[in-house]
Amino acid sequence: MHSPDPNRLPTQFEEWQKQAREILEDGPYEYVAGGSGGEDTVQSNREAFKRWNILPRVFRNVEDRNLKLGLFGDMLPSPVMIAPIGVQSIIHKEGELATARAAASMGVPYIASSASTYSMEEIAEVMGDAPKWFQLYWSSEPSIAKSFVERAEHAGYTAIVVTLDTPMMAWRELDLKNVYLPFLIGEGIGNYLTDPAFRAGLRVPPEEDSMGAIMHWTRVFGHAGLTWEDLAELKTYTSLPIILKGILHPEDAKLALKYGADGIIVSNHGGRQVDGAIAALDALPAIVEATNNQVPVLMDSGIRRGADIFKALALGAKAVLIGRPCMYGLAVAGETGVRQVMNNLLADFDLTMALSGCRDLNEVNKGMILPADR
Ligand SMILES: Cc1cc2nc3c(=O)[nH]c(=O)nc-3n(C[C@H](O)[C@H](O)[C@H](O)COP(=O)(O)O)c2cc1C
Ligand SMILES: O=C(O)C(=O)c1ccccc1
Repeated sequence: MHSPDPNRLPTQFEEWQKQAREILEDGPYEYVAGGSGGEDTVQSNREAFKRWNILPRVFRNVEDRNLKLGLFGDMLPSPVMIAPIGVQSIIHKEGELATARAAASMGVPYIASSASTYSMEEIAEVMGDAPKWFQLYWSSEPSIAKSFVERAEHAGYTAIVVTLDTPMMAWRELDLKNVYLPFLIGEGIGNYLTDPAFRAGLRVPPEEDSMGAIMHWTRVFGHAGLTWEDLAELKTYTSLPIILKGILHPEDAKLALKYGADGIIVSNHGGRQVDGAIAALDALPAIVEATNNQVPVLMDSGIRRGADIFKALALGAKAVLIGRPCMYGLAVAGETGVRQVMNNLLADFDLTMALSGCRDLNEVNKGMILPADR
């Protein structure tokens, strides 16, 4: 049993990843770390940050800094949250419960995935009143989509994040090589096995035929037939804010406004869906412009350090989501690891703010950065 000394946990992102690599088998590690195709977009996500430089200001009294952000009715300690990530039981036996506890202990919002191993109710329970959103994989079976949204609202989630870039899994060569797909071994389907609408579609209960349930899941998980018009239907299920995740094209950002989305997450799914897709940071400015401050624009994909958060905010993101770094923390030290990864990142961001002369998030604007290749 791996029992890390909390005083000796890594500080560097690269070291977390290296230790996670040592702890996890190839299948789970490469599932988490990998991208689609030749992983060009995984790489672009990082390179995009390096193409911007910060222009720090000095002599500005940065003794007291305020990183708080009001978003969809919650007051958040910082503009940072934990991205929805499914099947966390392949990384650590406590899976989403450990990540959610770490988030709750810091007041950092946790976005629970539809594809969680633990059910949304179990996750909500360990979080108490802490801020939590639910990420919807909109099922091709409408009764399941409706049931998920209603369950989420009932369990105390305060926003619905609808992920639009994954109606099906992309071509992921590492998973194909490893013949490793977590849900085919029954991981990541906790929300489905506990769902009355899902169970109603089975001939026999999952407790009697787990393979039958898994096969049914593969049929109902995604919905490639969805269009913008379907958003109206979703809005009848709930009064919670609806945030669309996986927007990269500015025309889609305009459609999101037209069809009544309450927020947008600019994301390429961490380079796991369209290989060759634009880096999320590169897509951000045009989307911020297209939405013209009408709804909050968030972003994820490739954020690893405090300076990355600063650059995303300077380019117009209201907040950012952290994906894989939390999963490396989870692999290395469970709940403690996730908390340590997030604490490091937030400390690094706070220092970047101070040393750049910014006391408040609204001081982080386009004037604070310049393209590196000027
Ligand atoms: C292992 C793994 C599982 C994921 N599962 C989901 C998911 O269930 N729902 C979702 O919307 N996004 C999912 N994502 C995408 C993340 O929410 C996020 O967009 C991405 O990880 C951000 O990039 P980063 O890992 O570079 O920070 C997943 C990402 C990873 C690495
Ligand atoms: O692996 C992913 O990126 C993802 O989004 C997902 C989708 C379905 C089940 C688990 C994870």
